[in-house]
Amino acid sequence: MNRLAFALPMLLLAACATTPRISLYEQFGGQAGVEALVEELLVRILEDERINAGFVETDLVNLNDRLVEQICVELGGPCTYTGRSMAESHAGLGITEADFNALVEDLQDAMDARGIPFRAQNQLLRRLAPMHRDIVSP
Ligand code: HEM
Repeated sequence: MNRLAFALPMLLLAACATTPRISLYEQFGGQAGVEALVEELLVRILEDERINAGFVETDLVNLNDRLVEQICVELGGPCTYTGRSMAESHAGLGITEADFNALVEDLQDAMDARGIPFRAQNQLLRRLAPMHRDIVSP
């Protein structure tokens, strides 16, 4: 009995030590993974005829860099977002509910293409969802 009382916690400890928890940021492949994901996303946005007209005047290098920072932050990665607020950067663009859903679909396709686990995909989407109110025009 005594031996069992000792062995069980040791087994549990060993199990914990050998199954490290992988952070959300790591599930996206860290910095290189986030950069590759944003590239996949921008390619899809620019090919998406539902929304690409809205990006003809956009500085795409800036958009790429700000999205990398922002997604890194939302995934809990070691980054700082240096861009404008979502309200400020989307004000007056007349973005509709359908536009927003189209971009989310492009992001889902991009995450599928990167092989991001489904649960991890949903965690990122959940973190981006509250931005909806600042992005979609009233
Ligand atoms: C969760 C959804 C979205 C996120 C996280 C997001 C994020 C961003 C970020 C980080 C920037 C750069 C801000 C800066 O330059 O300081 C930006 C700019 C921009 N976004 Fe979004 N965005 C989202 C949805 C959308 C949608 C649905 C559209 C239109 C279909 C859109 C169109 C634009 C445009 C055109 C710009 C450039 C604005 C400018 O150059 O002044 N965004 N977005």
